[in-house]
Amino acid sequence: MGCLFFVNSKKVRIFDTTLRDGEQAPGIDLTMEQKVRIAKQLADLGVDVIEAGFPAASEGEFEATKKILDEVGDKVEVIGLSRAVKQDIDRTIDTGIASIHVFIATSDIHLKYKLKMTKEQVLERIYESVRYAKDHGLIVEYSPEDATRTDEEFLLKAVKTAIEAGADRVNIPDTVGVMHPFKFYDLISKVVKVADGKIISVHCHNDFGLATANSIAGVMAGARQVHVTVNGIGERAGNASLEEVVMALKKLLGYEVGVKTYKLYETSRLVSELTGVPVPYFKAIVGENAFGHESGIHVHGVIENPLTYEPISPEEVGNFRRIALGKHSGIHGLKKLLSDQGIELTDDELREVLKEIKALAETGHKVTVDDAKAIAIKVSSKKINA
Ligand SMILES: CC(=O)SCCNC(=O)CCNC(=O)[C@H](O)C(C)(C)COP(=O)(O)OP(=O)(O)OC[C@H]1O[C@@H](n2cnc3c(N)ncnc32)[C@H](O)[C@@H]1OP(=O)(O)O
Ligand SMILES: CC(C)C(=O)C(=O)O
Repeated sequence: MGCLFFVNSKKVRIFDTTLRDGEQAPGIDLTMEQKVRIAKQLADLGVDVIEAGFPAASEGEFEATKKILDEVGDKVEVIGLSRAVKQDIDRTIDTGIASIHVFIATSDIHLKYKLKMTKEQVLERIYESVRYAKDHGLIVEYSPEDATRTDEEFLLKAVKTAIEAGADRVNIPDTVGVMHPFKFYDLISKVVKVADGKIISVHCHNDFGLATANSIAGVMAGARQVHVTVNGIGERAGNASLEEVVMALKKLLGYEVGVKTYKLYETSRLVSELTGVPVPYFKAIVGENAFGHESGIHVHGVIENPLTYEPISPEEVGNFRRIALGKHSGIHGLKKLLSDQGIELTDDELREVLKEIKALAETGHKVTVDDAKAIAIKVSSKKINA
């Protein structure tokens, strides 16, 4: 089934940073083997770019980047993050990688308290670093860290400087997640205007729960690449979630993305298992309850036509429909569940079974299909013995 609404469909690149920004989250330290397993899954999923890590950070990061490059570099663009310092760029080049993601902050607060650099010095550093990487034959993506808290005029200067230096793409990070969709749309529109046709990317954090919405707004404003992580893992409240961004772009806005969406659920589970970070029950697209139904009116609708209460099919993302029994159940759902177990009851018997199920659920008991079967057999045999 195609897009739910028609909009101009254009290709949007999916830049996965699960193995870099995702792994930066406190408590997530993946082994090389684990990183390679996830990288293979991401390549199989069909993302356009895998940010493998930060090669200058440690020996392990360096080796893991190299290993990922060996394993999937022929299928997908593998990129490494680097500060705008020669030693980091050299270390990244030493991995044999073809793409580098160079970043340096542009906001007043980062210049004053972290970098202790002037705006002029930062502009110089942007030019030097991007130029140096380009002179070594790399594809270069530049990020003005903390872009969304940067003085707009200076941000546009930084973007233009990177492009003058030869940057192939410019990524606009909402580093501490302070954007809302309308404001981000306006900002990205201005950046696209000065980008001289280069791809503009967006990298959104979820501090106010707006990372996915802001990412979509960025694409609507002209960005054609989105940084995402599986399950939305990442610094603090995380990043824009790959599964949410991909499905929203495809199904709500009609953009083309190369991701095999039916592999989203399995990818989510793999990352959850290896990082040890559980997927929230109510998580959009890949949560256990994303296609779960109990209330009678919903179950009845879903039985007749799943589109009554499911905007997309679970199969489209590799997830599963779950019909549960409880205090909110209705007769249509109960009839279907029992019929699937080979038990056919009259409406009166079904009503009696349903009444007992609701009473059982009211005690706090999680009602199972086996409970329903036992009650149904009791009710039907009572009638037979009557
Ligand atoms: C928004 C983000 O996610 S940014 C990416 C964050 N990721 C990481 O930090 C990856 C893991 N980091 C590391 O392993 C280490 O921080 C390293 C190897 C990068 C640097 O380690 P250290 O030398 O111990 O420095 P430390 O991390 O304490 O401080 C960062 C230094 O880099 C400088 N710096 C930070 N960002 C940048 C940048 N983009 N370009 C240039 N210099 C930078 C800081 O000003 C500070 O410089 P100083 O040492 O001269 O004061
Ligand atoms: C390095 C950049 C892109 C980043 O992770 C951020 O600013 O959030």
